[in-house]
Amino acid sequence: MTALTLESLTKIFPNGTVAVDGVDLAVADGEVMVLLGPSGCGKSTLLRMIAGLEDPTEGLIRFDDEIANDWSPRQRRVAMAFQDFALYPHMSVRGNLSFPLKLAKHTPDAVSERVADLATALGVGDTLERRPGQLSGGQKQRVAMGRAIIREPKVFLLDEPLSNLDSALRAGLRAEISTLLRGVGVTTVYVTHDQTEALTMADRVTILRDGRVQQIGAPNEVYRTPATLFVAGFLGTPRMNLLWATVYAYLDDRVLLDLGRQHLSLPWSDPRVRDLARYHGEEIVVGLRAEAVSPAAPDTPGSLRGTIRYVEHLGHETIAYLDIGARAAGAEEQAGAGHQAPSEEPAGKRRWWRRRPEPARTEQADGGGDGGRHEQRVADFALRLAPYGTAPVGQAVSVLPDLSQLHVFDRHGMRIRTRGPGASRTR
Ligand SMILES: Nc1ncnc2c1ncn2[C@@H]1O[C@H](COP(=O)(O)OP(=O)(O)OP(=O)(O)O)[C@@H](O)[C@H]1O
Repeated sequence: MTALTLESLTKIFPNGTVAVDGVDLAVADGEVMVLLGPSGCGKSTLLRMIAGLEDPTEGLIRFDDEIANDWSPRQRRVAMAFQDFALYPHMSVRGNLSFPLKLAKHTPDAVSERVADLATALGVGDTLERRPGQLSGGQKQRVAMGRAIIREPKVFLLDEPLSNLDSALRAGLRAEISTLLRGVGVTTVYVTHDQTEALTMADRVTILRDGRVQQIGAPNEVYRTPATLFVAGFLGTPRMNLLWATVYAYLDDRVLLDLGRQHLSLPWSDPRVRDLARYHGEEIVVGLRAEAVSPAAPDTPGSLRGTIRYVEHLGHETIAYLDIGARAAGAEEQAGAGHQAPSEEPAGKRRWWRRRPEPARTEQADGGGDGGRHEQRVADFALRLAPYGTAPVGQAVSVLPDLSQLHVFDRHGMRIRTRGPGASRTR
């Protein structure tokens, strides 16, 4: 068992790309840590530095208490599995699984016992005599992971191991790998850009953006209390409704969050208003997930009115997107417009954010001529409806937000710490 610690780990490539930027991370013994983030955020580079395949520009890598920066990949005793299966095609499954143990000069009895145990755990016990060409994609990936893990590495590194599989196989394997990792108890760092994979498999998730850590936490913590606007928009489907609002504090009465045509109102008795009142006259971003809003009768107190712009039927539910006259926030955050946005990304991996059926409309906003905003994207406000509910485009609807589930971020995209409902525990 090994704990892994990264201290101020940085990688600057010779061409000047800052791929990893001062990452501090502690992975406990036996913990499954998932690195999650959009394409180009530095996940693979971080993993390769842990493996010893890439030298850090700065910072320390510790295995337990020992500094491992100068250790060779072999000395680190890490095992890696990638998205391509990389099995020996001329060897049977048994041969593939046995190979690392034979190299390590284990006795034949020990080899066959370990191979049989692991093959059963991986659900490939009945394929031991087959060649890789006679296996399904899922079976190949299980064998590839088995071959990586069979020598009981100190640290197990997985780089998008499921991304080449179709979605049904991925879902099945997710659960199996998760069980396997916990069964063997090896400290694991798992890279993915798939949030479902991250949230279902991780003990903790590290969310990266532009080489920097945005948040580290248990899956429910990062989902319920996103530390930044980026994390809020990155996690969850449909994406969290993120809207610009101007704060108006009316002493001893309420705080009003002005969305443009409508507003949200928090009474003075709400413990959050003291923290929000400090932003009087300023713009902040408010966030409401689709599960925090429900359809309401017209003119219900506290409700927002909107018209349906478009509808997505997803089978188990229908998502209606409303125009409530508010301005969308966070889109530029999600597009990765940071200090070092990558210029090129691999085809097919780039657009992890939701595609819109038509270009978002823009409208003139206040502040023209004085350095203020000129054009702002109109927010598509997501609302969950019953499966195949009738929701004609253009129909007027009212929605009631559950303000106990309101998220608030400052202009710089950092969560505003508030007391009371939704109280944050940020970095
Ligand atoms: N050898 C290299 N030389 C220069 N830049 C590199 C090199 N390898 C990676 N990069 C850049 O470093 C950044 C991080 O790349 P990395 O592969 O770690 O990202 P990632 O999060 O794993 O992306 P993906 O999910 O697409 O695999 C990117 O901007 C990438 O273009």
